[in-house]
Amino acid sequence: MTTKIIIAGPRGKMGKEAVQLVRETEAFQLAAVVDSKNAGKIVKELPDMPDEQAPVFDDMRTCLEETDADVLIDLTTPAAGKQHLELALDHHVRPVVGTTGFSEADVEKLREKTEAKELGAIIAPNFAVGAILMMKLSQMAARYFSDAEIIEMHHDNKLDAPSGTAAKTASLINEVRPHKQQGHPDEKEDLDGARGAEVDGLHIHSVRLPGLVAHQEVLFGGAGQTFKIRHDSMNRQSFMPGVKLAVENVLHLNTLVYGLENIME
Ligand SMILES: NC(=O)C1=CN([C@@H]2O[C@H](COP(=O)(O)OP(=O)(O)OC[C@H]3O[C@@H](n4cnc5c(N)ncnc54)[C@H](O)[C@@H]3O)[C@@H](O)[C@H]2O)C=CC1
Ligand SMILES: O=C(O)C1=N[C@H](C(=O)O)C[C@H](O)C1
Repeated sequence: MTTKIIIAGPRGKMGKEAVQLVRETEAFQLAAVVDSKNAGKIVKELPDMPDEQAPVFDDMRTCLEETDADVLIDLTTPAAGKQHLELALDHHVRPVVGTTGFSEADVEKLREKTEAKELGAIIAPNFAVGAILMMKLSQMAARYFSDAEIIEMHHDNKLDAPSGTAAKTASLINEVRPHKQQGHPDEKEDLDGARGAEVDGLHIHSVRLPGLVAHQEVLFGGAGQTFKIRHDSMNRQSFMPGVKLAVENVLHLNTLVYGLENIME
């Protein structure tokens, strides 16, 4: 069976790789793309795009109304991604969302919607297998080290901070440790933000620099020792096996899955 796919954000850094992935995968077919402009063209008329005939839309609702599709892959911006996901569910198209910047409240609202419609959806803050392992191992380590700080490092075109991966890592760690306000009880910031952002007592530091792609360290500290888990994505191809896995799995789901670790064997 062929899976018919819409890609939102096809000219972006991730979107380009996703177009390539769909073309290379025999069981996948590119049904349409949703770009922020270029409506009425076909994919091959967009700059640096392969010889692909699928139509380009600049409006998700129109695309969903006019396209026979099974899955939407969204790789856009936090604001657009939230709208696209809801519209896809309304049109019975299963979303695979790589776009980050979703709050826990957003995720819960979307979970309710998928359950009401009995339709699968996947929100994956990170598609790279190494990043999933970093998150899972961090949760395991937090059982033994209750003090942790997250340092995420990304390219300077990133819109959201902290990264979706850092937010998800913090929530996985906080699931297994008792509430802990880290640092000295009397500590005070002489410069706002010096201690980073805080999620339930755990601190996240966001670095943005040209030259970086996507990197994260999770530092644990205990009496007389520290322990560090680090993951580096050197390029966006690192995310594509996870995108493929998510598309294959979302077809068999009837609720929202938040995080690829929930569908990895
Ligand atoms: N889950 C994961 O493993 C990964 C997630 N990401 C996330 O994916 C998203 C995209 O990242 P990049 O490709 O690096 O960004 P990018 O800035 O290179 O691409 C975003 C694309 O979305 C398009 N876009 C914006 N609004 C749109 C709309 N309303 N409709 C259609 N297209 C629209 C832009 O024109 C642009 O081409 C970000 O949220 C990022 O955090 C990035 C890498 C890995
Ligand atoms: O914007 C990016 O580049 C990335 N975004 C995701 C995130 O926010 O965690 C995944 C990865 O870190 C790359």
